[in-house]
Amino acid sequence: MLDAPTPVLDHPLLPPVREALTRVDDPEIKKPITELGMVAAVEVDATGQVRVEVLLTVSGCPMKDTLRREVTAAVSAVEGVTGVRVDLGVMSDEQRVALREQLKGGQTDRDIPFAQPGSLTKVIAVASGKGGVGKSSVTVNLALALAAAGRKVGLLDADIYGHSVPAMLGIADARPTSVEDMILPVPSNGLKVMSIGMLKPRRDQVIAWRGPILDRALTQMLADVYWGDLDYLLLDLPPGTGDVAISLGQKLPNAEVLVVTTPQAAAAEVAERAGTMASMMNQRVIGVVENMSYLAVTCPHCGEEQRHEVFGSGGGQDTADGLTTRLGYDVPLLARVPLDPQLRAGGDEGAPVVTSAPAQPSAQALAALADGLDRRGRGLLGRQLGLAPAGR
Ligand SMILES: Nc1ncnc2c1ncn2[C@@H]1O[C@H](COP(=O)(O)OP(=O)(O)OP(=O)(O)O)[C@@H](O)[C@H]1O
Repeated sequence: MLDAPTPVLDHPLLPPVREALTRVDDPEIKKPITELGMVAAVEVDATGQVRVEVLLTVSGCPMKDTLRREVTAAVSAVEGVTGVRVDLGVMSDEQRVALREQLKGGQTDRDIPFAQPGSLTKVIAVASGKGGVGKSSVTVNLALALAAAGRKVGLLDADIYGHSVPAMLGIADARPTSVEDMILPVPSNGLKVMSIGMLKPRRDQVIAWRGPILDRALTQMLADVYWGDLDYLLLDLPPGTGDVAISLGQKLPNAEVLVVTTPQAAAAEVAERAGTMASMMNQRVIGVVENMSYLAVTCPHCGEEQRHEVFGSGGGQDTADGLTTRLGYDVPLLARVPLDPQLRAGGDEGAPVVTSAPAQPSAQALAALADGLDRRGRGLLGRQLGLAPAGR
């Protein structure tokens, strides 16, 4: 660690160092630290050693090591700088209130930014009729594939029964930082993540998410979380047609719904019900994803791929057809995702398959789904998605 330098006023390195700091984003808020009032001091001594004082939003901020590293890297890259020392401080209450006001920008407390008429964020709620069909796996991988394509993606885990999204991303014990009453989503793999499970003080705590508590939690996750500008907000809904689906339907009537099912006829029937419920809440059902469609096995003798339809066949198409008939508009089958032990392992290990094993057919099916949705989202509304359901 360098000794505190004796600052030279008007040192010629001050402007380029300040400029370099404008390129350091707060890892949680994703805006330059210079714009957030987080740079309290910049000093340069006669030998070119720099001291930067950075104010954290809260003491014990989980991102402080990242910030220190990024500030050091940015300042070190300035020509003429011989050393960097980063001192971390903490914002005062007044500074935190000012930051909160700045981020909220005139928005009143209970406003949900995604429900405002001018919102450019596409909200996609992922629903299923029953549990265990792979809804969370689809949501997480879809979010990552969209982020890999350069989109700004928020991921909200509203599954009160499972809340498995954080574990799938390897952040099961992460808790969001709060600036006053504003919650900063947890950054992970290029996503901004918030889970209903993160509102509990401890991971293993049991809460009966019902009635007013549930409604307050959902409002908190939509209105009190600083999501910033997002291209997509993906929501992992609990399975079925319960309180959360209704509550979110009221809060986000402009959300679009993606229904996940398996090839089983019984699953298709309940999936259709989940889609119908979304439609009753005025949400548009944009398509169906059939997960666990088949297991691809390479024949040891002839080398050919054989597809075993472990859970039967046709459920995805039946759900799509059923919803098309019921809702009176085209609800296409958008993807068939094969059974894949690597998809399962990726979820268990916090390394989802689209990023950890992108060549896997399951990862490719999910990436193609993301691509199709994204092309549609960029103004090709009404045109064919160009998604060739795998295996058809
Ligand atoms: N295509 C697949 N191939 C292999 N395993 C899969 C596949 N899809 C999901 N799984 C595994 O099935 C289990 C259930 O998946 P997941 O948690 O995504 O389902 P879910 O529908 O969100 O369930 P719930 O709503 O009950 O939380 C997980 O262990 C997951 O890794």
